[in-house]
Order: sequence, then C-alpha cells, then structure tokens
Amino acid sequence: MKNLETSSMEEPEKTGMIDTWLDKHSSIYTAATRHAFVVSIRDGSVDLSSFRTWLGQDYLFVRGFVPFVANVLIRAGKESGESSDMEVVLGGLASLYDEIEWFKREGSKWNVDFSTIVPQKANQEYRRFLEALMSSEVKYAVIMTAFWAIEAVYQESFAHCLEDGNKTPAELTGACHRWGNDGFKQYCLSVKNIAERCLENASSEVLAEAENVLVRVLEHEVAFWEMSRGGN
Ligand SMILES: Cc1ncc(CNC=O)c(N)n1
Repeated sequence: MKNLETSSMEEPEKTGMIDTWLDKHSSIYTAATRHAFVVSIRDGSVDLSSFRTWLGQDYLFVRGFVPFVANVLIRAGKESGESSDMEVVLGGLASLYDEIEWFKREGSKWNVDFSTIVPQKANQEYRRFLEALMSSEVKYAVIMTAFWAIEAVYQESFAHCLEDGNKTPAELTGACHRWGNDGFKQYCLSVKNIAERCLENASSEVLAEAENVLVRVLEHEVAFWEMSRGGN
C-alpha cells in the first residue's frame, strides 16, 4: 500500500520511463542493488579486505565523479529550462565535499592509504564511461538519467543494509548511512523526477540512448562491486 502520509518535503512518486525500463531490465537492476558484496555487509559476513578495497577504489571513483556532477550542474543551468534543477544538482555536488572528507577519515580508520591506490580495471572503465557522457553531444535527458542511476544504485544498496533484520557490523553502518539515509533517498527522487520530466519530451532516439545508458550504468555498478569483492 502506498504511504499517504507524504510530508511536504517529499516529492510524489510517478510511474514513468525509468520505472518502465527498470521493470524491463529488472535482472541487471537487482544484480546492481542486491550484489553479493552488499548482501555480505547486510548479513555481517563481509570480508574486511573487500571492504578496504571498495573504500580505496570508491574514493578514486568519487574524485572522478565530482567533475561529472559539475558537468551536470553546468547543463542544469544552461539546458534545463527549469531553474530548480540547478539547486538539486548543486546540493548533490556540495555533499560530495563532505563525502570526500568522510572517505579520508574512513581511510585512516581502516589503514587504507589513498595516495598509493591504483584504479583497477572496472574503476577505469567506469570513469572512462563518465567522461564520454560529459561530451556536449550527449543530451541533457541522457546525462540526467545516468546521474540518477549512479546515485540510486548506492541509495538502494546501502538502504538495504539498514533495513529490518540486518546484521550490518557497527563499524560499517557509517558507510550505509551515508547513502542509505532518507535525505539521500529524497535527493535521488528529485533527480529521478528531473530525468523523467526531460524524458517526457524526448525523441525516440534520445529515449533509446537514455535506456542504453541506464543499462550500462547498472553494468558498471555490478562490475564495481565485483572488483571490490575480488579484493586487492
Ligand atoms: C561506484 C559508485 N557509484 C555510485 C556512487 C554514489 N555516488 C556518489 O558517491 C559511488 N560513490 N560509487
């Protein structure tokens, strides 16, 4: 049943293109949001060397994600036609500053020296994909769909580690709260609504490209979890 007690801060959920695509590609979506690595955090069986690998690699990823979000921000100012888009993206960009600081604290807590970490193949490939999306040829609706998917995978994954019945180790709940909290969920919903609005007016060509980019984000996320689970 739908929760009718939606506060004024929350945005209503609509069924649009993205949900249609998630239904169509539900197996890769589930693979990205319920990956064995994430499930192992939730059930407490996580191998700490995998967690350390994830931490170091994700720190590098996030440093590459900052210019990507900055690119989305510039486009939100120029191409969106809706002034509130900029605030949503700016909020996301601002929280990446705190996130980088959090990674640094977490790095010292787990003895992960970021200065010596080399990006693994899945990380390099994901970052190369983000760089390609920053091309001015890529339509606003497409980059916004990608942006939503990147954020939503982490939101869904880490929220799962905090749901009822979890055995998430106390020292890992910080990571889970970072992406699994309600504010981040609402922010993802705002980004989703922007993407949906753009997709409503998109040509069939742009729709096909957005669907493809969505699936490719999910594939990169799965490969990123796989890399983390593999250790080193
Ligand atoms: C590989 C990956 N995907 C998504 C996120 C979440 N966005 C920003 O933190 C992330 N940190 N890492």
